[in-house]
Amino acid sequence: MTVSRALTIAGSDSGGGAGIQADLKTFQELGVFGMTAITAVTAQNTLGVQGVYPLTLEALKTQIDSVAEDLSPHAIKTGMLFNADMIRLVSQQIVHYGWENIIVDPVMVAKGGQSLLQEEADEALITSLLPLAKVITPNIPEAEVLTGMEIRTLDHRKDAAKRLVDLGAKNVMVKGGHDSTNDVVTDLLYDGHTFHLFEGERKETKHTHGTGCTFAAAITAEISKGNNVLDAIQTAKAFIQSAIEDQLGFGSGHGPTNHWAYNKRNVYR
Ligand SMILES: Nc1ncnc2c1ncn2[C@@H]1O[C@H](COP(=O)(O)OP(=O)(O)O)[C@@H](O)[C@H]1O
Ligand SMILES: Cc1ncc(COP(=O)(O)OP(=O)(O)O)c(N)n1
Repeated sequence: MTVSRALTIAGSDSGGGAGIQADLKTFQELGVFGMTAITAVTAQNTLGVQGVYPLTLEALKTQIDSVAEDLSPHAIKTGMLFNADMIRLVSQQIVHYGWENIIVDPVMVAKGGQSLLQEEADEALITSLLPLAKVITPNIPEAEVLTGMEIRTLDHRKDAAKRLVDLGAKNVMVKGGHDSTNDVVTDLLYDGHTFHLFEGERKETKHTHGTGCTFAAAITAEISKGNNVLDAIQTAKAFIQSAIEDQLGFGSGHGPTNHWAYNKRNVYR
């Protein structure tokens, strides 16, 4: 039996709701062995980010080498990459190891508004990492930064997705959580030929810390099992929908999503 294995290259969220913590919880719930290469340690809670402490490039490279040389991940997710040097290093490592199942969650700003990516790093994301992505999962603000476009309608999202494919991404998922204009949340996937819509009922809640991380981690887990992109996203959509709907409901700010919900685990006393 092959144990599906996924590597997340991302930041640590002390609050447990986003970053590698969300990724590992999601991998585990989907039956995938999760491994990590940490880019930065952050002090966070549901109220925001209180501190960001990047690791050295050597520390990041050595973590990736350690996993690559013994544990052979089937899929790799990138999350918070902090600066251009880290983005270029991760891109070089992906090419060096010949990895193709790359899911890029272009983390730029935390839900509370704190920056998680240094400004000059956008260019490195576009030129170095985006062309290596099997799937990239920007939210609407991230897609605006990556394309330089204003995104207010679904047609704008389609144009942005096409632009990102032109820049080299194989599949582009422009998520719809930030479009609060109606009671259905629509995510748009463009595979270079066809647009696919993934809809879910909008849950009126503030407890959405780590939704993007969790969604991208679920896609990564499913692709690590050998599933195609469309099937992986179908499962990931169901995973994040249940994680938001069956909310845990703690923390004074943006609380974490419920990573147990998809498997309908009763975790309450
Ligand atoms: N209030 C909500 N109700 C239901 N689904 C949501 C809600 N907010 C976000 N989602 C879903 O969570 C995922 C993350 O979306 P989004 O919030 O746009 O990205 P990010 O978390 O990176 O800002 C998407 O699948 C989106 O449809
Ligand atoms: C370490 C770390 N990585 C990513 C995030 C982003 O999480 P969040 O602020 O909830 O935004 P989305 O995941 O919903 O895009 C973070 N806060 N910390």
